[in-house]
Amino acid sequence: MPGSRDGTSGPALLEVREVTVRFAGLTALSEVSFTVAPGSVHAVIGPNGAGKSTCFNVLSGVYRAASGSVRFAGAELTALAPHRIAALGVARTFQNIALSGHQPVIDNLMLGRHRLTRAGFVSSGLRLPAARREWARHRERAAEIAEFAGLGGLLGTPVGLLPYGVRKRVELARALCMEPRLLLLDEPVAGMNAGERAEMAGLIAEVRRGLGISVLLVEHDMGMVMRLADRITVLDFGRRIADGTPGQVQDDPEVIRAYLGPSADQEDK
Ligand SMILES: Nc1ncnc2c1ncn2[C@@H]1O[C@H](COP(=O)(O)OP(=O)(O)OP(=O)(O)O)[C@@H](O)[C@H]1O
Repeated sequence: MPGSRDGTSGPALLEVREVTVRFAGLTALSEVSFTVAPGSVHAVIGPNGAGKSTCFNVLSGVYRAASGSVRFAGAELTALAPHRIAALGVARTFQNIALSGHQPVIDNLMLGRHRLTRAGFVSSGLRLPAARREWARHRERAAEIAEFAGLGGLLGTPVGLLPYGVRKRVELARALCMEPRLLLLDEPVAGMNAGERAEMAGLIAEVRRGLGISVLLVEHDMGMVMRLADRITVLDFGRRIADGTPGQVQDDPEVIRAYLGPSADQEDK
C-alpha cells in the first residue's frame, strides 16, 4: 500500500529508525527500527533487560539516542525535551504508579489537562473570569474521560484510597486527559489480578476503538499482548529479533528461543 512499510494502511504515526542507546559501555538498544500505524495497538516485548523501557524513555525524551531517528506525525523527536514531546501528542504512563495519592481523582486528572490550558487557570489562581470558565471546561472534559475509564463515581476519592487496579486506570485516564494521539503504556497490567487485567485490557481496546488513539505497549502478559496487539516488535539484548503480527511473532523460532519458550500461550512470564 502507498506510504506503508509494514503492510498496514497509510503513513506511520510513529517511525523509529535505527535507534541506538548506550550507557557507559553497554548498548541498551542497537539500531532498533519499527513503525506504529495510526489507530493501532503495537506491543514491544522481550525478556528482562531487552531494552523495552529504554525504548520508551527515548520516545518520551527521557533518554537521548546516540544515533537514529524517531519521527512522530512528521516531527523529529530525538532532540526534544519530554514536555515538548508531550505537547506534540505523545502521553505515557509508568511501570510504577506516578500519581499524587492524597489528591482526589479529579485533581490528578486535571494535572493531565495542564498543558492544554490557555488562560493558565493554575497560575492565575482562578481570579479571572476567563480562567474560571476555562477551568470549568477542562473539568467537564476530565470528568468525561473519567467516565470513559470507569472512574465516574470516584472523582472526589483520594487516589491513595483506591485499589491498585483502579489507580492504574486513573493513571491511564490522566494520560488521556492530555488528548494524545499516541499513548505509551509501560506494563499496564503488571501486578494486577485476573479481573483487573481483563478490565484494563477492555479499556485499552476502547481507547483505540472508541477514541482512535494509537497505543504503544510494553507488557509481559503474553495472553493480553496476543489478544490486543495488531503488531508486535520483539527485542532481545537491545536488538530487534522480530516484528510482525501476533501470529507471525508467536511462530517465529528466534522469538520462541529468546522469550516465549516452547509453550507460547503462557499467560504471564
Ligand atoms: N539509566 C541507565 N543506566 C545504565 N544502564 C541502564 C539504564 N537504563 C537501562 N539500563 C540497562 O539497559 C539495559 C536495558 O534495560 P531496560 O530497562 O530498557 O530493559 P527492559 O526490557 O525494559 O527490562 P524489564 O522487562 O526488566 O523492564 C539493561 O541492561 C539495563 O541494565
